[in-house]
Amino acid sequence: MALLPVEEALSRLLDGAGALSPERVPISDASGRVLAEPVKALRTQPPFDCSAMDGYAVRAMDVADVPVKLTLIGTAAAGRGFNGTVGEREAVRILTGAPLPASADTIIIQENARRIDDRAIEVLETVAKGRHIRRRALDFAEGDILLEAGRELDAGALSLAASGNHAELDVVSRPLVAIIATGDELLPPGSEPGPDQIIASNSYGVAAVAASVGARVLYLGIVRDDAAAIREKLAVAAEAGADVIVTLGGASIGDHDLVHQVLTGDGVQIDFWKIAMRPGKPLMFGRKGATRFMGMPGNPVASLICAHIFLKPLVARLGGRTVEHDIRRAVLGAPLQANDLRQDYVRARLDYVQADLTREEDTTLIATPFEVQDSSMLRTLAESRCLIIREPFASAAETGALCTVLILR
Ligand SMILES: Nc1nc2c(c(=O)[nH]1)N[C@H]1C(S)=C(S)[C@@H](COP(=O)(O)OP(=O)(O)OC[C@H]3O[C@@H](n4cnc5c(N)ncnc54)[C@H](O)[C@@H]3O)O[C@H]1N2
Ligand code: MOO
Repeated sequence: MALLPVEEALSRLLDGAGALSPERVPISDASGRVLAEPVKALRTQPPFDCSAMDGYAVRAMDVADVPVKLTLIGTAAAGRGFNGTVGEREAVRILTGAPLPASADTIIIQENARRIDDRAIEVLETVAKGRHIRRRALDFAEGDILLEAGRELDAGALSLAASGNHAELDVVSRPLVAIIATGDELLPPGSEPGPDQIIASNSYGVAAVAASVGARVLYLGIVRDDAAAIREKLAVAAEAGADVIVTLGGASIGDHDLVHQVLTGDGVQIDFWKIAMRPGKPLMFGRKGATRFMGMPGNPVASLICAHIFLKPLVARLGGRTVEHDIRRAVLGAPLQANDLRQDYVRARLDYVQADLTREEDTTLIATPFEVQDSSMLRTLAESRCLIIREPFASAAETGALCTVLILR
């Protein structure tokens, strides 16, 4: 049976996936969120010419020849300006951020003046006119576009939005990803497994991949291999408003692999099932209304690689983000056999070798595949720093041959 190529599966899965509706949140809750609308400055910053240093506000013409004695006529502090005007041979004590008093045009930093007493200073060093003054609107002016829609609110963006006087921001809603593990053999971590039981591990890694691109995760635990029980959990996920419902296991063709049957019975339009990928062949994708369903294989490594390759870009799109995998060229640290019809994602170590220590651009990546690639082995996945991507029918490759890697960490 012909299997759907990975690229085509991905493009079908992402088809029509755009940013979810916006919501307004307090700026204190907006860290890491994605702007749904541009942010415009509601004010000008700085709103007035002000001092960039602690010192004295003067007229440049009065300090052209130094030393010179000036009369101290008052103080300007941040939040409390000086109302008078600076006249001939006069100075105002000024602190960083304070508005520049009328007629003053230059700041003498206090290190370059000597305080004679409360009423006078002696300026010791002359300075160019306009020195140490921050002009009105140096940072931005009211009405300026400060941030574009689609910008992730990182530290700089958040402080800028706050400075622009926004207490709330319109951000893209975070996609809700519901995760349902299926299998009679599964118990949650921390249980005492019976002789035929194992611990359900996949939900946590899949959730971590989704959360890394901004998803909210709804853990819906474990359901038995029972159509009614699976149907019930899917209904809980839909009721909660999940944008993406992920099932784990039961995706293959065994007698207990019920997910396809339940989804189609529930009116989910299956877009594809089974793709040319290893691990991850039984991946299933469907839609019902705006809800997307991913039936992931139960093998732990298969589910996590499906999450990286498919769930991550989908969640990113729904959350208004663009995510590019970190794909690089590397050389093989061990040989690989010829590939079959499935695109292979081979777990590998990654070493950075810099032949000439003075030339960082000469760094070579060496990707060494783990010898055993069974898709149940989480330990090698956790130890992997990259996945070597092998095209379908790639011929055997020797140590030292070029390869393509997807960086995991
Ligand atoms: N005759 C065939 N058999 C299988 C095929 C096939 O094409 N023909 N495909 C194989 C491939 S590839 C995979 S991957 C698996 C996936 O099958 P399922 O999605 O139906 O997964 P299960 O049978 O439910 O489980 C597989 C394996 O993974 C363990 N598992 C399941 N869920 C979890 C979980 N949440 N946490 C940890 N481990 C989990 C489960 O105990 C099984 O050992 O099918 C092959 N078979
Ligand atoms: O997806 Mo399965 O893990 O290829 O073995």
